[in-house]
This record gives sequence, structure tokens and C-alpha cells, in this order.
Amino acid sequence: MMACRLVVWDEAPMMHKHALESVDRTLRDLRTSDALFGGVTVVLGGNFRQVLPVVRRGSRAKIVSASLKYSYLWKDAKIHHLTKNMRVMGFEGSDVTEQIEFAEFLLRVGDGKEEIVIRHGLESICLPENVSRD
Ligand SMILES: Nc1ncnc2c1ncn2[C@@H]1O[C@H](COP(=O)(O)OP(=O)(O)OP(=O)(O)O)[C@@H](O)[C@H]1O
Repeated sequence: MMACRLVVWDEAPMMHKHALESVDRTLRDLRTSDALFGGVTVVLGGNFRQVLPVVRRGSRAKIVSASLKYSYLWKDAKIHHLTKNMRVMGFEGSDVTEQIEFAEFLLRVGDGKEEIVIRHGLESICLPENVSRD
């Protein structure tokens, strides 16, 4: 870790902020440096629309406060957005439209824009017809 210059951490939004903070403190300690991560460049990858940290019996507030965005490290993060959906670009022919529609559906779900219906007392989202099964 003392010789390391770059850390790449995928699926970062699903980890507890304390995990990243402990790496920050460990690197500062090992490298005797007050710089962020002891001066090591850290690249975090992931999508906050996906899974957030698992907090046992955690309320919504506890889960949100465990998120990276609530870490003291977040204010120093430089955010870069990936804007091209490469997964969709790999499809050809009639599959393309279906895949684009599904990708747009996932974005609406992630952004909280897809309509929520109450079923059996639970908040639910209707899957598009081509992905739902009886
Ligand atoms: N630069 C690229 N050129 C062509 N295809 C790519 C490129 N980058 C990724 N892909 C393809 O896009 C698909 C998705 O890539 P990948 O799994 O890395 O995305 P991801 O954003 O990490 O997904 P997840 O949300 O599951 O973490 C894969 O099929 C991969 O081969």
C-alpha cells in the first residue's frame, strides 16, 4: 500500500462510507501524509441508482447516512458522468429498440420518475410488458 499510486474501486456506492474512510486513514497513516488518501489517486466507479449500502435493520435515514455522499471525503470528489450506454450499443437489429426502451425504463426507475402503484399494501413498479412474466 505504501508503493501504490492508484486505487480503483468498482461498485463504490454500495459500500458503507466507513470502508472508504478507513482506507483514507490507513493510507494517510502508512504514508505519513495529511493529504487525501495519503496522496494516492482513488477512482471510484458505480451508480447511485443501483444498490445502496446494506445496513442491518436500518431505516431509510440510516441507509442514506451510511452512503458515500455523507462522508467527509465526498466534498473533495470530482464527479465524471458516463453518458454513453455501451451495453445497448452492442445489440443489433430489432433488439436495439427493445434494449433502448429497457435502458430508459431503468433510468426512470433510478431517478424515481416511474409511476408507483400500491399493490397488496406495497409500493410497486410495473415492469414493461416484454420483461414481465405471469
Ligand atoms: N468502451 C467500450 N466499448 C465497447 N463495449 C463496451 C465498452 N465499455 C463497456 N462495453 C460493454 O458494455 C457492457 C457493459 O459494460 P460494464 O459491465 O463494464 O458496465 P458497467 O457500467 O460496469 O455495468 P454495471 O452497472 O453492471 O456495473 C459490456 O457488455 C461491455 O462489454
